[in-house]
Amino acid sequence: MINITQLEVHTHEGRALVQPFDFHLKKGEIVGIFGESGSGKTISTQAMLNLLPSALVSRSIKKIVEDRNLDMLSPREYRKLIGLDVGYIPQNTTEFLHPLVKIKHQMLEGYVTHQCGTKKQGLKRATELLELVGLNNPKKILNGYVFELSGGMRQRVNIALSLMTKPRIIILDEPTTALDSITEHEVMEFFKNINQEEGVSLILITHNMKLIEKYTDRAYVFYQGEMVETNDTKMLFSEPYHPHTRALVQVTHGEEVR
Ligand SMILES: Nc1ncnc2c1ncn2[C@@H]1O[C@H](COP(=O)(O)OP(=O)(O)OP(=O)(O)O)[C@@H](O)[C@H]1O
Repeated sequence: MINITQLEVHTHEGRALVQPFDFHLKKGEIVGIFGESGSGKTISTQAMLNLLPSALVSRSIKKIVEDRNLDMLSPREYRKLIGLDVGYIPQNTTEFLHPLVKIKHQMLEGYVTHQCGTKKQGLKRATELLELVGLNNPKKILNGYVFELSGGMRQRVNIALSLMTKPRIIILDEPTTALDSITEHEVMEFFKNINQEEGVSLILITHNMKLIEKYTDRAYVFYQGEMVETNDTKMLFSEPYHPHTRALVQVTHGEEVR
């Protein structure tokens, strides 16, 4: 589904932020991207999908998403591929939703643009998804604005929004940092279900090793702008190779770090 070789990120001035690394994601897999704050998880994932902010640049030898070379697509083909097949649940739920546009228009936008169905069908799907993520007055939410929602509700709306186009890959960037009423466990179980029932692949970006251990099949460990280790999650925890990973595993398992 995703196959990337030697991806690196730097500033326009040439300051390296992420050293070259390889990444792949298979159908139905849950892959973790682990690292402490500032280690490069978010910008690496954004770079994989050409979603970096304009201040940053990436380079790679190969960037294949769903059998397409991302760098060879026209803007229209790119929007179709990324807009339709990839759902992104951002870290910052406040900035992601537009403050001045009604929630329903935001939820319908991608659905209608990518011709997933009519406006009426889109509204039906939006209503169902808002209910699915545990919001009990979907009509009111659809007709309201983001400022009327709490942090937890915004996160639920983001989750519903990311599912509107039935994506095949979902990226969860620290899905549990901005939450109040919604718990870590709830979010992860919800996506685990979607993964198992619909074969959707997940990329989980987190600084919580416990989430990595419990939910992922494979993981990548980032440390100070470098991908220092990758392995099947079981192996990563039973035989960590890099000293940083070893220390993390010990801390996660409540052992003393030597
Ligand atoms: N627009 C930008 N311009 C310059 N540097 C940036 C920019 N965005 C991020 N960086 C730098 O890139 C590095 C990696 O940032 P990134 O957001 O990927 O970290 P992260 O591992 O996701 O951390 P966190 O969990 O805190 O979000 C950091 O040193 C950060 O300061």
